[in-house]
Amino acid sequence: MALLLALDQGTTSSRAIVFDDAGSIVGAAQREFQQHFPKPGWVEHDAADIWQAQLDVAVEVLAKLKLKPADVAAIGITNQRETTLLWDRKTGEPIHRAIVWQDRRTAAFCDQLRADGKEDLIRDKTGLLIDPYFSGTKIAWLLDNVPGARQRAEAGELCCGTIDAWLAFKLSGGELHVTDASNASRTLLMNIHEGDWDDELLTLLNLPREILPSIRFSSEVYGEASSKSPLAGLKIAGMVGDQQGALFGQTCFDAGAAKNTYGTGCFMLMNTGAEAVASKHRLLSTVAWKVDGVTEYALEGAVFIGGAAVGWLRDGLGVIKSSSDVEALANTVEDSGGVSFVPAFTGLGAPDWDPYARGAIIGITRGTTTGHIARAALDGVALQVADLLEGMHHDLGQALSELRVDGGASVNDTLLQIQADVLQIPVVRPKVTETTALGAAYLAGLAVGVWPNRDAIRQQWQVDKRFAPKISADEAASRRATWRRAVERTKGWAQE
Ligand SMILES: Nc1ncnc2c1ncn2[C@@H]1O[C@H](COP(=O)(O)OP(=O)(O)O)[C@@H](O)[C@H]1O
Ligand SMILES: O=P(O)(O)OC[C@H](O)CO
Repeated sequence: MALLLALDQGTTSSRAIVFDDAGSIVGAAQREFQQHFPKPGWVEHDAADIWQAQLDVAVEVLAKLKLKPADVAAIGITNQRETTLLWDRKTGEPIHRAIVWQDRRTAAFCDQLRADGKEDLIRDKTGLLIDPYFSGTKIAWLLDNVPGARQRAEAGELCCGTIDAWLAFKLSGGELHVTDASNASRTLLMNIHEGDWDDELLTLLNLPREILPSIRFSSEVYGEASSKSPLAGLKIAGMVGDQQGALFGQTCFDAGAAKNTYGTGCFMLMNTGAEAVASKHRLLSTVAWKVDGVTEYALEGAVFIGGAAVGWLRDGLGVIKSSSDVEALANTVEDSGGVSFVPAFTGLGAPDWDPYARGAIIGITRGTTTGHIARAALDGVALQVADLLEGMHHDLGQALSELRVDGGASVNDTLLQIQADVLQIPVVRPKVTETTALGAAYLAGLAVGVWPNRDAIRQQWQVDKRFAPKISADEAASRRATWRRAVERTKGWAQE
């Protein structure tokens, strides 16, 4: 029996999961790490913390299972996307904390790019919109704001990368400076049709090419863990952005197959095959993966706050002790009692794309309880996802028959029932909800011959539970209309 080690570096925690060749979880370890919010709308991670947490959980899971590195066929890395850092090529020291995907500090720079008429150029080449979400403007901010960074970058002393590149660099003891096509497609710097960094975009953002990693396939042997590492000798054979990883782990291999992941944010991706579909509804066109030299694409809707709304009920409002308590609290009431909760804590992603929107709880009356607010939080997550699916339906000219779901918050049956209700299609949860990690394990396993091809993987996907809509189409439409009224009220709030 072959084993694979997936390193899943998420926004709130680092996980290491060992899978067997049947795609089942053999063991897992997880560690949360600190979030830094230095100013309103800013979000940072300490890259050294991320690396340490990731290494610790990898060592922990192997120890728990009494495995040596030689017992594992390969490592697959999957990661929170867009989050970017710069580090010293020789010492491996980061020059600043990583700027997280949710961070809004480059909103004014994005406004300027838009005012300069760069939207079409960027959309045509990258499949993305102009938004602080993507890495490019974050890198420019680091080069312009960390003393000496630009000179060091131009002298070739610095490496830049998203978290996949950082983990590969650290794991290999500084040997590898690589990223994969799915991660590169989130930077605003890659031409997704040509598969390479784009000089016109680099000039536009004033970024030197030398700092960037080389763009590799999502499934290939890039190198191995350094001889000094506790994982010494383990092959690094898969790299993929976490949302694309989940699409792969859900075995959405054919055009038209889609999934939604409920983690910190919510990300709905639909495989569009060998063609990048240009969205007319403010969705993103992105690389799903590059395997055996072939690039496949996805249409994506990104919602910035999903499970994090529940995290805020726990850490910000203090009305629950752990995220899983939200379900019991939300079930103390029949419905949200007229309350809408728009969790635009870090602006709005698709389809509204407003970095200046901020969260709102609206419709509160004297009868409102914490139960109503918890319920409204779950509604808010599901209603954002409904906005994404509507855009996809319009772009593709056809409706999905069901939606596969996964991620940390997908254990919540109440959330998934609300989701099926507002979507008016069945929502299906697989047995393995750690599909992000599973996708990375699959990609690594394909590279080292654990499976001959995707068909050998396809039949491993199994249903855990199916949620069918329980409300009428009229009621769903009415809930969605109320939701849109609430969303409109949050827009532009933080704009000076
Ligand atoms: N039972 C639950 N109901 C709703 N949300 C939950 C539940 N359990 C966890 N969450 C939320 O899911 C998120 C964690 O999911 P995870 O997939 O680990 O996220 P990430 O990969 O972004 O770190 C957190 O924001 C947490 O608040
Ligand atoms: O950490 P997650 O799982 O919410 O994923 C974050 C996304 O990759 C951001 O684009």
